[in-house]
Amino acid sequence: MSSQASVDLKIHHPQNFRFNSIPDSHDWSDLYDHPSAQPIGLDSVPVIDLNDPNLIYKIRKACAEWGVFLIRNHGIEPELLNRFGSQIHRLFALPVEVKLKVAKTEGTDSGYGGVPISQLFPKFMWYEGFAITTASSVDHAQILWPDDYSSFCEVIEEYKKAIIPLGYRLMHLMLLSLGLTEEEIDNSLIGDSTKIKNAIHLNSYPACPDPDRVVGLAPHTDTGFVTILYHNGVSGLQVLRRKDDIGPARWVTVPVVPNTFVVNICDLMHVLSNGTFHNVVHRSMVSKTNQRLSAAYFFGPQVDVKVGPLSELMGPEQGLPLYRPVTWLELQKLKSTLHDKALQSMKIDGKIEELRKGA
Ligand SMILES: C=C1C[C@]23C[C@H]1CC[C@H]2[C@@]12CCC[C@@](C)(C(=O)O1)[C@H]2[C@@H]3C(=O)O
Ligand SMILES: O=C(O)CCC(=O)C(=O)O
Ligand SMILES: [Fe+2]
Repeated sequence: MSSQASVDLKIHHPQNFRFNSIPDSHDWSDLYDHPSAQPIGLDSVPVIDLNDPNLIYKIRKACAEWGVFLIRNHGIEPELLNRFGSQIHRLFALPVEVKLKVAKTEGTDSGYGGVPISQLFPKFMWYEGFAITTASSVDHAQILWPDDYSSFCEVIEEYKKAIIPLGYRLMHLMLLSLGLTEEEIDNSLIGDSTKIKNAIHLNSYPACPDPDRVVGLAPHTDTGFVTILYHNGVSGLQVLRRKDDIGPARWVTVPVVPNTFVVNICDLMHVLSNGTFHNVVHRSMVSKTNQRLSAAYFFGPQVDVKVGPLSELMGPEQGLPLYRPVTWLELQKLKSTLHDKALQSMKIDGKIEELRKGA
């Protein structure tokens, strides 16, 4: 995040989103086609029970066809999620001047502010966020609540302890579903948990007097392997469904199902699977009456590891790698300039590759 973050914020949150009408700075109606999403129907985001006897098959199908699914029976206690939700609420309910004390600044990737992709769009999103990376959230909590910061820190730690193993478990299931053996998975780049960079983003989308003219979080794909998303039960997340037999490309609302998480397939998982798994384009819409709160856990590779298509998936019958390898950080940088063309720029030209092999 650049210094723009802290500058942006001052314009971004003049009154903690208590506007009676939409200021021009936040009005997307002229440049953004706001096609309404399909009602939830037959064509609905899959819900997967982690105790399902056909789990691997269902995971593979959901990752390939949708790139998004809900998980139930994930093992995380509703009681912890309630406490987590209350702390997220408590954080965003603070006065804006207090939150700005922990604003993201140049060179830091944690704290209060917008998201990196906001720099790619000419309007402000109806959004505020708080990024948690390392121990820094303790420092931030001490500034936000000098007299009672530990309740926030404790819940965040508990949440991390629960969500990190869930990230590993999902990753393991996905690799199994791609046909890797246990041994191949053990030797894969997800092995060393100490080197994984953990990022949790807390998100708030305040209620808005005219939700059709604003955007909570503009359409994007996430860059890591998988994102696990908690939310407070207010609808708003939509995914872009590709054109298929049922119809043309369309936005589909992700249903709110109690005690589930939303799982997104991200860019590097698409690369790792050599294009088999779909990195889903998603966006967040805003409600007229309710504040939407969410928390994204971004599970990605070790920071210094180049990720390319799995060698186990290559072969005379399976085909050639579609992408050249990149690190997570390299891909984030590519996206900050090329946006949705970033993956395209990593494509290996099939002919060049064949020439190389023949040489
Ligand atoms: C660990 C991550 C993942 C990041 C970058 C960094 C911290 C913030 C995350 C997000 C959150 C919002 C969408 C996104 C596209 C964005 O702009 O910031 C995400 C991005 C990514 O998936 O690359
Ligand atoms: O709030 C949501 O539901 C989506 C958040 C998201 O897409 C992100 O943080 O990358
Ligand atoms: Fe996202």
